[in-house]
Amino acid sequence: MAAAVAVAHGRSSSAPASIEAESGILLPPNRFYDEESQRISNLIDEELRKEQQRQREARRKQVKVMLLGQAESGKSTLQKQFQIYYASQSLDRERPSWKPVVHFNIVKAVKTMLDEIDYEFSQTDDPDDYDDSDGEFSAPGPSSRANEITVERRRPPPQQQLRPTEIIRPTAAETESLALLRTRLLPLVALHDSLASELSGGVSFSRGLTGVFVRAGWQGGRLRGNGGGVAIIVAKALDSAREDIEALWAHGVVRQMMNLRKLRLEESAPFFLDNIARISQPDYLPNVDDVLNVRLQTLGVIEHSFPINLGGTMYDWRLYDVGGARGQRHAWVPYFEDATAIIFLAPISAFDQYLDEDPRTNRIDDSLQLFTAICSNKLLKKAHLVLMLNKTDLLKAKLKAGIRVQKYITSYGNRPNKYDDVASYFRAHFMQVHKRKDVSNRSLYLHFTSMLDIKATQSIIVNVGEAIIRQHIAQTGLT
Ligand SMILES: Nc1nc2c(ncn2[C@@H]2O[C@H](COP(=O)(O)OP(=O)(O)OP(=O)(O)O)[C@@H](O)[C@H]2O)c(=O)[nH]1
Ligand SMILES: [Mg+2]
Repeated sequence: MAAAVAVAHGRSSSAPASIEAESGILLPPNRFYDEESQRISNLIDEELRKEQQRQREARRKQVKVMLLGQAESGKSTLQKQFQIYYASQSLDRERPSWKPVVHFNIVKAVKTMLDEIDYEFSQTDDPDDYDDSDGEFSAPGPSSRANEITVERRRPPPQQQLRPTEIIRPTAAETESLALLRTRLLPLVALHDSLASELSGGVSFSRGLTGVFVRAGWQGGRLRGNGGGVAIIVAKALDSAREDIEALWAHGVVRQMMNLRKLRLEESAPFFLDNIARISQPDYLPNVDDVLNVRLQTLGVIEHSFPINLGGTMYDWRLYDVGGARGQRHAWVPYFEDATAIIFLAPISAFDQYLDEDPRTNRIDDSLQLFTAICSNKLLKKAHLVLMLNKTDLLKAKLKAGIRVQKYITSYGNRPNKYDDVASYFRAHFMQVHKRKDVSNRSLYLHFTSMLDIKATQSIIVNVGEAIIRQHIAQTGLT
């Protein structure tokens, strides 16, 4: 008891003049107490030293990897691929939470189809009716920056945009069947906003954020199972609407609009609509492909942790998945100084797309600007740099469908509109940015990826993971 009092009064080697016992009486200095207090003091110092050592070791075994890139570049999809490889059980446990999110993806697709059909047939065929003053192609003239890519920003004149044969003229029967489908699907579509709000946990929407977005830990929240009240109503509504959704998706007018690229659905919408019969079943549980295809915007920075074993040593692998929209990027900076590695994702299929948050900026152009900022950021100078040119499957599909790169990226010129040429062209531009702007002459590890392809992505993940850990070992001297 007395020793405890002595320790509490300081671990000094000089003997106290007197020691106050718990009872409040004063005891004379005692040699036994001095030695005992010194011994305990030494033990505590030793423990502190060991604890500090343990913390240092843990920090050295901690590998912090940031996933960066614009919105929809595939960061969260890559995070899910890491989870499939290193923590498949946790993804399995989360599957029920994804059900209302998959359902939301379908409700949104149905709403978009009906809205765009409305828009399409409320337009006249008169070219003068096109508004050139606003919208995604509106800023006239090309842009040219460090990345030296030139993008087409002007909306093509309507007569070039739509050849006469491309004007859709539905038959009376088609118009009638569409009107009927619309009436029958309205109750489902009416649930869109309340489901979005329920899934987003009541967070209000801000510029650049549309649809549903999530913060850290949402899978463990109240959406576990069938979700909240609205999610249950939506599941029932989907079950009843299955045939109408199938009919709408297969409708001649929708097919024509898809072929003519007049229907701007989210990229994963066709996958979910093709699978509506399975997904609308009452006992539906999302599978791994469903989870990978889901579109859910990330808000802020979400940390995911997996233990990774390399050569018998366990590493604490921390992935930071960030929101990529412009309004979200300021939140990345506090994580930079500690980052072991950056995996930068650039969707190279996006040459014909523009930012949701700034419809004047071509997505490839934005990716190149963002990559320039990352390469030249001094806070990141020690971070290992990996570049993933993603969505190669979609790039192939667009080129196969005859979409010309030159129409959107004027500097592409007359090069062949073939996958190998286009992929090399974009790779050269990203490598050029790295060569010119990198703060510390780092190596750049570059991969072409198609993030929905589990087999191909898993082998890349293993390579990238090992390369990052090995470089970390080299830097920290850890063995
Ligand atoms: N076809 C195809 N789709 C992909 C690929 N990578 C991602 N996607 C899809 O693209 C959509 C957007 O992917 P996310 O991973 O949510 O994008 P993100 O970068 O996390 O976006 P934010 O969270 O908004 O910053 C999802 O529907 C994915 O399924 C790919 O390589 N090919
Ligand atoms: Mg995300």
